[in-house]
Amino acid sequence: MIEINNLTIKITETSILKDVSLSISENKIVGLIAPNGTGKTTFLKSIAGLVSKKGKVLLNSCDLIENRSMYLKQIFFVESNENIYSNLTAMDHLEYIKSTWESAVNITEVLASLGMEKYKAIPIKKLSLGMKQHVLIAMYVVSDAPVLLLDEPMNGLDPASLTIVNNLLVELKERGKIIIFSSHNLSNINEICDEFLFMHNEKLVLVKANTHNIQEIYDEFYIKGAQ
Ligand SMILES: Nc1ncnc2c1ncn2[C@@H]1O[C@H](COP(=O)(O)OP(=O)(O)OP(=O)(O)O)[C@@H](O)[C@H]1O
Repeated sequence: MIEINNLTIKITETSILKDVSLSISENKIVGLIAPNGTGKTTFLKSIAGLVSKKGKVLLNSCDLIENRSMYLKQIFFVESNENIYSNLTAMDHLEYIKSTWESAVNITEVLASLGMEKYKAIPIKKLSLGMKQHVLIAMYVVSDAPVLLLDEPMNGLDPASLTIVNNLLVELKERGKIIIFSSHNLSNINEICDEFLFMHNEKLVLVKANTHNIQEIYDEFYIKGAQ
């Protein structure tokens, strides 16, 4: 369970969230939606303890300040594939994560599920954008962390890879994870998410999928609302 209590985030003069409280339970894929520059990345970074905030975020009742190592072990977040080590290989990254997160996930199976066997031993700097994105997603799967925060994970994926990654996320959800991912692809969010999390007017609005039309809410908040 993620419990967010009175969360306020401000970067220099930019107010991202003001006094937001909500909770997200296990077995959920949540799509984080907002126009460019609203603060999706900043919000994900704040849960990961990478930007300063007011208020509390609890992961399975664990607080970052009170028990930092336990909190961080419950979460996996890498902002983008630009944040992985260019001289190391996919295998290096996956072995490091398996050991740090004390995960029982089988790396060979993850490599196979994402079709990465051929380039698992090549330095990241020699990989294409889509291949690097596969490495990043494999890192999330191998971490086996209960809370997975992904910032635009589908960027650079071809349609076949998108289907594979969608299926992987659904499989992870069925193993009890909470997955929050930001995306501008509303149809993909609509396809795999259980809940939509809109950032609007410095608040987070959580909407259950299948009860509302995602495009209508988007238009209401960001198109009509901006006129
Ligand atoms: N390090 C920083 N210093 C100052 N301002 C920042 C910093 N990082 C982000 N911001 C500002 O915070 C706001 C939110 O940025 P953020 O990257 O979180 O938005 P986003 O919703 O993820 O955008 P996008 O969809 O374009 O990726 C923007 O106004 C941005 O300029």
